Amino acid sequence: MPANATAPPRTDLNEYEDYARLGALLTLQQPRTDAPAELSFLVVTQIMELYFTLLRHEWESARDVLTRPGADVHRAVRTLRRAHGAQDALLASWEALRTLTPAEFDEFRDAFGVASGIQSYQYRHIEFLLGARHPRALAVHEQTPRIHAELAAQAAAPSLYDAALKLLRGRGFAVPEGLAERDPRTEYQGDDRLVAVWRAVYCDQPRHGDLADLGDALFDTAERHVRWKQRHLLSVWRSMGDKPGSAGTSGAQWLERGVHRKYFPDLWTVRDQGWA
Ligand code: HEM
Ligand SMILES: N[C@@H](CC(=O)c1ccccc1NC=O)C(=O)O
Repeated sequence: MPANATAPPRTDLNEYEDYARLGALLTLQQPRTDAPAELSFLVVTQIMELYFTLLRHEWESARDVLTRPGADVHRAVRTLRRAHGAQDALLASWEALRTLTPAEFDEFRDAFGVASGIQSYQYRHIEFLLGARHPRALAVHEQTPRIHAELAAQAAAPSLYDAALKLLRGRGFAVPEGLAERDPRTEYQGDDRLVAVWRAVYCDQPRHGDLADLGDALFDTAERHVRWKQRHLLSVWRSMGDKPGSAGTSGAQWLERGVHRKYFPDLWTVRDQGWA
């Protein structure tokens, strides 16, 4: 330090702690029991919620980029690819729960009562961005009007795929206006005309390479999400077998119905026949 410099003022906070807001963050890991495995369950839940925050941010940003006139498709694809890294890390987070036995889980399961991941509004928002719009998703939040209202607004906003439909129409593909301007509150079920559009994109990649990249990035996003759901189901089978869930569902059997879902259905259907 130069002789004439004054020493920095003494403070309780170092710069790293300040930037990462550790003062707030590290007060939040408070298990409700003394069960040794509860901290891992709580921390993994919090970590996953943080990744949900990140995915919401990236996917909303990709969607908004795609919706702008003269969309920078490359930028949206880069954003989706960055989010793939977050999805991979989110998936790997299940590893920290891989040894949780039913006996260990039972030691703290009563402590959270009817709390359940089904109430995760960030997860629901993510599903909305992926195009899932099941009315039951909102019904879970009827007792909590603040959450219900926020989710209802998100359920009325376009999904990533809605943005892609608009983009494809803007680029001159035969996307019917009724699809490009559809009401986002209803679930898009897939449409043969869009399957034909994606086939045209994939068949002429020298001309439509950016759109083919977008199709691949969206497919990879969907596939990673399905893998998260599959790992969740395996964790449920491992840690609680086929007992009913804390939210009152049948548990693993209820979750099993959702793990085969094909988000962005046209991108899966176009694979039935493939392309040259
Ligand atoms: C071993 C650990 C876990 C078990 C045994 C478990 C169990 C369950 C069960 C049985 C359900 C069905 C709903 C119910 O009746 O409660 C459920 C739903 C759900 N869980 Fe978990 N869970 C575990 C960990 C996690 C973690 C770490 C997360 C991440 C935040 C999570 C997020 C969710 C979500 C989002 C749902 C709703 C899924 C949907 O609506 O399709 N779960 N969980
Ligand atoms: N549905 C789980 C519990 C559960 O998922 C949960 C409960 C409280 C806090 C976090 C949870 N898990 C994932 O979010 C169960 O039936 O035990």
